[in-house]
Amino acid sequence: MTASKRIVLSSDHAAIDLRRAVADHISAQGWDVVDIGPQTPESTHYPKHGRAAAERVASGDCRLGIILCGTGQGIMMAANKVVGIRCGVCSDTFSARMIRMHNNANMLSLGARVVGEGLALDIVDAFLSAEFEGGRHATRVDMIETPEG
Ligand SMILES: O=C(CO)[C@H](O)[C@H](O)COP(=O)(O)O
Repeated sequence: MTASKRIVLSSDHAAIDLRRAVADHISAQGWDVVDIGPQTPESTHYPKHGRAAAERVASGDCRLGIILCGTGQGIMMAANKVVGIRCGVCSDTFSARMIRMHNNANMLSLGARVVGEGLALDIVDAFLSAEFEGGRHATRVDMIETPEG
């Protein structure tokens, strides 16, 4: 399996079912899914799960990541604290395409209490099938990574 199809998934307790649906969906498309849990439904703390997934991406172990919590917001905030991570919450397919095409996002966040499974899987497909356009967008993404530049 090539590293380019390796993707990490993580969530908190609010999104375990949707995370598993995403895992099944993208596994069937040939993605090498690294599902780092949690596997049991006890209440847990989204920052540690967001950070753990982000570290897999930042280290290069996984090319992309999908993280989920109730709203997608808290786990996204935690992931974006890791250097090199660009993660956006999406509740629509247009935004999911654009965070790849313009922002070179390497992680997608979903809110399991916001979007239903059908829409969530469409959002995932939009994210995974889009490519970064580079050009003027690369200049701007570089400015995110080095704000003083
Ligand atoms: O969306 C979230 C963070 O942004 C969490 O999933 C949510 O806050 C968890 O809430 P609860 O502990 O009441 O299940």
